Amino acid sequence: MHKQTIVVKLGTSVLTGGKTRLDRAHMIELVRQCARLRKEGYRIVLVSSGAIAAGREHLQMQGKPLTISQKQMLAAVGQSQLIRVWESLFALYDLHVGQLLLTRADLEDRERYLNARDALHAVLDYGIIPIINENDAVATSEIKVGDNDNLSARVAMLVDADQLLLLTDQPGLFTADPRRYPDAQLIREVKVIDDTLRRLAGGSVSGLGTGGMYTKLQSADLARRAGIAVTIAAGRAEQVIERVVKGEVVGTRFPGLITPLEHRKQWILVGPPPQGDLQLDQGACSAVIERGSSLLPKGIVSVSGQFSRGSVVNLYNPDGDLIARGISRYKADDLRSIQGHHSEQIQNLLGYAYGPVAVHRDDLVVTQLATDGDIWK
Ligand SMILES: Nc1ncnc2c1ncn2[C@@H]1O[C@H](COP(=O)(O)OP(=O)(O)O)[C@@H](O)[C@H]1O
Ligand SMILES: N[C@@H](CCC(=O)OP(=O)(O)O)C(=O)O
Repeated sequence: MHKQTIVVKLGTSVLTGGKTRLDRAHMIELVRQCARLRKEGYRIVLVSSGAIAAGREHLQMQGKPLTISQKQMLAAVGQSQLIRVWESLFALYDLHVGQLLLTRADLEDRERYLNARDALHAVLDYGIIPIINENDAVATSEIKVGDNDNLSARVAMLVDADQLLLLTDQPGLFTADPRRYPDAQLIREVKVIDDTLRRLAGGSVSGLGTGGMYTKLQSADLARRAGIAVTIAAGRAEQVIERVVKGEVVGTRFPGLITPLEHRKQWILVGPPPQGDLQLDQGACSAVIERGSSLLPKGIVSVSGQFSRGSVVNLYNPDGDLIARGISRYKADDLRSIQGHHSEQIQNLLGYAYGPVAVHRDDLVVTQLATDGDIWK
């Protein structure tokens, strides 16, 4: 029986120390920590950025890559350099690594998702350290997860991780970007991820990383709903991985929800992209958010997009804020015909009915309020 499964995401900022080349001296520090935990029986999964940085280093390219094709080329060159460095460092501890390069399409399609999950579990079962990155060389913007923060949350869900560590160049999440506001305070624990918090989290200004704290919050939001504890901390802090894993309070911690979303609902959040939007009236919003009800056609004000029955759709309140995501029991045109009507009229209006609800509670995830209550169920 293995101990906890830990996913460690290493940003470009950690792997380069803000320079234009991989910082091998620091990488070996990280490897040493992972190796010790591995020997103690923990399962370790690395999500490693740094392919583009490694490509720049290898080709001695001055200036930042600007075009997508330049980045693809650098990732193609750099990924093999990066994995070679990891491989040689882990080999010092008699550990093998296995490379998995993923794109959004691998995670959205149910069959490919299950394939990726099986591959990861097989690698872990052999005691090998999976090292994951986005397949930047082939992934254009439409098929990219886009940043390794979000990718790492999905990976953590795939492997049923206990903890996700987002290691970066700051000691954690601050009340404002500390690069610009030196007085900003470190936030020690986050229990609620709401719009106020999202506003504190800025993008990446270093030009090296992708997404900054904003994407780290998105990642934490997803992972904690799956019951995974998330920590944002400095990748250069002494023994950071081991200290976090052993329960020391380092950086910013987001406890996993006590009642995690079941796998089906996790899938609604990270699976297929939404195919349409439903605008709800205030009564329907309250019913969905506060009372945990299904969405009835009566509460739908408008329907946009063309989607079939069984598609994922976004639900918006009258202010235009996203409040939930769920699977529609009716196709778009049917919803347009029955919106604003009582459920008893569905049969008359359509000539058939698939039940009284537009989106059933079991197929619906409330996204607006991140609380520790049962609101997610
Ligand atoms: N509220 C905040 N707290 C901490 N860092 C922030 C905040 N808002 C924006 N940032 C920026 O996020 C950066 C880290 O993200 P990023 O550059 O993408 O690094 P990584 O390569 O580790 O993913 C920091 O260098 C910092 O400038
Ligand atoms: N996949 C890219 C990194 C993308 C990314 O999210 O970067 P970062 O914000 O540094 O974690 C690469 O390997 O260069």
